[in-house]
Amino acid sequence: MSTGGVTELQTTLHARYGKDKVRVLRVVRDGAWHHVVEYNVTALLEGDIDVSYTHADNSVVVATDSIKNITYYLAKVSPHILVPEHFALHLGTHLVSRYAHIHKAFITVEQLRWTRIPLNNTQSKAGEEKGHTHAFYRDGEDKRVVKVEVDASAGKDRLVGHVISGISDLLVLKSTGSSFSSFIRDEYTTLAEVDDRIFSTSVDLQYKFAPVELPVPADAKQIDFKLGEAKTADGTVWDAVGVAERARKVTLEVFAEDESASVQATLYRMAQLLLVQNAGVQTVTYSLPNKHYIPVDMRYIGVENVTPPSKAEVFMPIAAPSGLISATVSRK
Ligand SMILES: O=c1[nH]c(=O)c2[nH]c(=O)[nH]c2[nH]1
Repeated sequence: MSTGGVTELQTTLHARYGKDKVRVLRVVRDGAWHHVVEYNVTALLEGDIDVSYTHADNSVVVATDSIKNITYYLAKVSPHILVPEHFALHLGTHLVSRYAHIHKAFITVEQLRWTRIPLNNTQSKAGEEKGHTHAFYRDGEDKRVVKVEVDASAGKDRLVGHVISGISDLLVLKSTGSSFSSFIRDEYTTLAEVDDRIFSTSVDLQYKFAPVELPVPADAKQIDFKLGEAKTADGTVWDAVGVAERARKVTLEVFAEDESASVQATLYRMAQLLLVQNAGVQTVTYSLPNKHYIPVDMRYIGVENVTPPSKAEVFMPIAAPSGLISATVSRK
């Protein structure tokens, strides 16, 4: 095949490939007490794969179809399936352990909500969870999103996990307890200062853990993977489940309770508290659209709906544009 002079170019290649949007629902049966998780999984590989791009040499290619099959296989056999961080680490570890020339795996797991229907009010054996034994409902479009990199570049027996977890699409609204004033006023300013307004956002949160030292799977099939022993680099035990619960709680609590002077100030309070409550978290990033609701001006018909802002009752939701406020907060 003619390369049309391309071979004369000096090129570097950064290559990564795999399967996207692998959809899986897993049922775990503890007698009559069932658990379900639904995940959208992306699994990408890096390693000595350049020749598949540069020389059409597929001998180094684990087919993306096989990567999909491995995802379903691990969904069946992994003891870590119910916790997205743990499952992502297991899948990544399995991939880099199974293939000598693969040095990094990048796994994203997006978890959709299935919450027990609060009928019957049955309790699990452990007495923690309540609700129906095997019927669930979608109680929100927000997702738990986990991004994991399993890095084997220091050796297959010295695996390191880099984990970023978070929440996306958590839609919230409060009808008071939010103001916005004292901003720059110049020739471009039309916005009125308000001591009371609607505050609504769709929370996108990412929090990064300190790197996790991963245990090497004890068996040839890489299924015996004792994540309970995983430690962060500073020696603290890694607690993905506890952090996830506290992160969601603190986000909702601060949103509800903060007397918000701006989206910026409320965002910073959320991030600060998340860091204070979770020693293993290094950085917190929030991205918060300011979804505007505008009081409808009815003065043309002799009805006051705009002033004072605290008396406004009818609002027009504005789909676009929205503000977009984001920040990453880390420890000193
Ligand atoms: O909380 C806010 N932050 C802003 O930066 C901003 N800008 C704006 O027009 N409204 C708001 N609200």
